[in-house]
Amino acid sequence: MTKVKICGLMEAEHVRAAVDAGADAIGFVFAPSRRRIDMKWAAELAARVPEHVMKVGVFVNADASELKTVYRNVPLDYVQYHGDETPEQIREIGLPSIKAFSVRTAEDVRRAAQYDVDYYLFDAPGTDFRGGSGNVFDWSLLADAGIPRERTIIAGGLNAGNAADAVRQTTPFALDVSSGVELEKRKDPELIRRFIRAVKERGEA
Ligand SMILES: O=C(O)c1ccccc1NCC(=O)[C@H](O)[C@H](O)COP(=O)(O)O
Repeated sequence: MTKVKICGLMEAEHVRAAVDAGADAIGFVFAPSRRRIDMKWAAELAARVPEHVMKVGVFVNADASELKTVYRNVPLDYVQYHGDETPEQIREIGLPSIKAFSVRTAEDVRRAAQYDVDYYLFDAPGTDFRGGSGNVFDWSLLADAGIPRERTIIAGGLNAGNAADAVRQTTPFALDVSSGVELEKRKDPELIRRFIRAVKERGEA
C-alpha cells in the first residue's frame, strides 16, 4: 500500500488530523519557508505523534551541527535534505536520510544514483523556497531514474485529484504533499483526510 507523508505541519490540530486519517509520515520544515517551524514547538508536536508515524525534518543546505542539534532535540526518524547537499556531506552526517531532487530534466533524475540514502524524493523545482511550490513535474522522467521504486517518494503539486494518477504512473513507496492539503496557505484537516483517502482507497492490494 502506498504510504503518505504530510509535510509542512505547524499546528497541533493538523498533526492530529494527519495521524487520525492514517498518515504514515509527517514533515516539519526547518528551512527558510513560510512553513518553517521552531525546534521547541516541533519537539512538542512530535512528542504527541505515535511511534509508527515517521517524523521527518526538512533541511536546506543546513550547517551539520545545527542539523544534528535539531535531530537530537526533536524525535525525528529521518532527515530530508532539500538543498544542494552532496553525497559526501550526507554520508558524513550519518543520519537516516531522504534526499530530495528538483526535477526539470532527465539529468536531474539521473543525479539521484550518486547518492546512498534511504529514500529518494523527486519534487518539482521550488519557486519562493526550495520546496512546497505546489507545482507538478513530468513524472515520465522517472522512467530513467535507476532507483528502486520501493525507495522512491513523489512530491510536487499533489492533491486528492491527481494522487491516484501519480501512484498509477510512478508506483512509488510514498506520496508527499504540502500545498495540496492547504486552504489559503494553511493546512486544512478535511483536505488532509481527502488526500489520504485518495491514496489509500484506490483499490490496490
Ligand atoms: O514546504 C516547504 O515550504 C519547503 C520549503 C523548503 C524546502 C522544502 C519544503 N518542503 C518539502 C516537502 O517535502 C514538500 O512536501 C514538497 O516540496 C511538495 O510540496 P507541494 O508541491 O507544496 O505539495
